[in-house]
Amino acid sequence: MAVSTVYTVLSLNSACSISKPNKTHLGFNQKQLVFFKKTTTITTTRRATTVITCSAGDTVVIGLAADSGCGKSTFMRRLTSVFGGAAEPPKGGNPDSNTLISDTTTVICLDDYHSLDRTGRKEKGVTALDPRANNFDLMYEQVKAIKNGVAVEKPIYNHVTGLIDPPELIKPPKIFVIEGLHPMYDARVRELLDFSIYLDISNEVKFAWKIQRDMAERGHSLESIKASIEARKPDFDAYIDPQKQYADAVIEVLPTQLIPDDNEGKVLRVRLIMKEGVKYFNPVYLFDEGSTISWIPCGRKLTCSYPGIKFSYGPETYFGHEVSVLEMDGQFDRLDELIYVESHLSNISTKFYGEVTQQMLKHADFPGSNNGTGLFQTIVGLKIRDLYEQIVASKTGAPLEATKA
Ligand SMILES: Nc1ncnc2c1ncn2[C@@H]1O[C@H](COP(=O)(O)OP(=O)(O)OP(=O)(O)O)[C@@H](O)[C@H]1O
Ligand SMILES: O=C(CO)[C@H](O)[C@H](O)COP(=O)(O)O
Repeated sequence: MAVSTVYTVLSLNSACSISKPNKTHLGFNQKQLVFFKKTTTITTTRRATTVITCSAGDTVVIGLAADSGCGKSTFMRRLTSVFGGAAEPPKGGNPDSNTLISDTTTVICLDDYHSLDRTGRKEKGVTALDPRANNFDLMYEQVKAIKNGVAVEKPIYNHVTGLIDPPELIKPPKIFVIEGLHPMYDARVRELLDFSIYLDISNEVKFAWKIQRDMAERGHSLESIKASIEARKPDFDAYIDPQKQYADAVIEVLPTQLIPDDNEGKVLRVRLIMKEGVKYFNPVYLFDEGSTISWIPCGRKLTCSYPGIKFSYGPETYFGHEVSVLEMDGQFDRLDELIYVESHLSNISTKFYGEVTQQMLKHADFPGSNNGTGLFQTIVGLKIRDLYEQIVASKTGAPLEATKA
């Protein structure tokens, strides 16, 4: 006897084919909800077994968490560049869309899941960082749908008006990046991520960057910048910062240790913290995997002016996890000489000698291109490409094109 289970269907996308009986007998409402695995067996009272085969579910999902103004957009530009092609807002859509689409990647901003608009937050006295101002149920349903190859109608939070605009259609890409305040906050969303990154910008540096952007470029006063950072801090500490414990890679940005008592925030010490044991992710290393290394590369092959450059590498523990940490303190004088540093790094997932240097030179005008922020963002971009290629190869059984390093 057939089991009487009611399944509902949100979207039978083109990647799914119905083996039997024919489509007309399915009797599901397109707007109802179920997400198919590769092969879903549906048993209904009306008919015998119906098998739906989907090639859906090949989207790789990447989470990028950071506070506002901490370099997410810059990182995304570096990442999409690794895959080639330009990332643009959806064509013919809302001009205030926060989404960026390229051939390979779709980057959505999780601000689009704000459940309270600017006025609503003001009335309720909550910040956008507060989970109560965000719709995690919808975020989970939609990220899950995309991962399973099903297009969604995602809301848009309009940063110009502060209102929630009518939704935009997001189709499943090869790589789906969810960037914003809370990609790893909700355990259900976290589970959907194939790889996660946290940009951990120390307060001193965040303040220096905010001043640079909001004071120099947006005309805000020093007092208002200080006040805005202070107002966000309790919720940042409560809801955003704790996500770093879940990240597979953390890029930590700190003031330099090369200049005693530096408070300018111009020279940076940047640490790339890479979790061990993450599937499809082999941490980068310097000279000798697992050893503890300190390296000052300034000399015949690398030009360094004051205060110089210092690299460190070694194993550490981070929130109870074993990690490898690669650190760069200082900044490059000549980007073309970066090839010297690149040639001493291993597991960087390049496809040809000098690819990191080439990427850095290509975007020399991006913030952080002369220091560890740009270098490590570029390397993480290459690692994501590698991870994506490994996941695809594991699904199709196709041999992987070899990476050089
Ligand atoms: N690596 C860096 N080095 C120096 N300054 C940086 C760096 N990354 C970002 N900034 C500064 O921070 C500003 C914000 O960067 P970006 O737009 O990438 O951040 P964001 O997290 O996407 O911001 P928002 O969420 O507010 O849109 C830049 O205009 C620049 O002033
Ligand atoms: O933390 C933020 C993430 O970008 C913003 O402050 C939040 O999205 C609210 O935006 P707005 O200030 O434009 O209303």
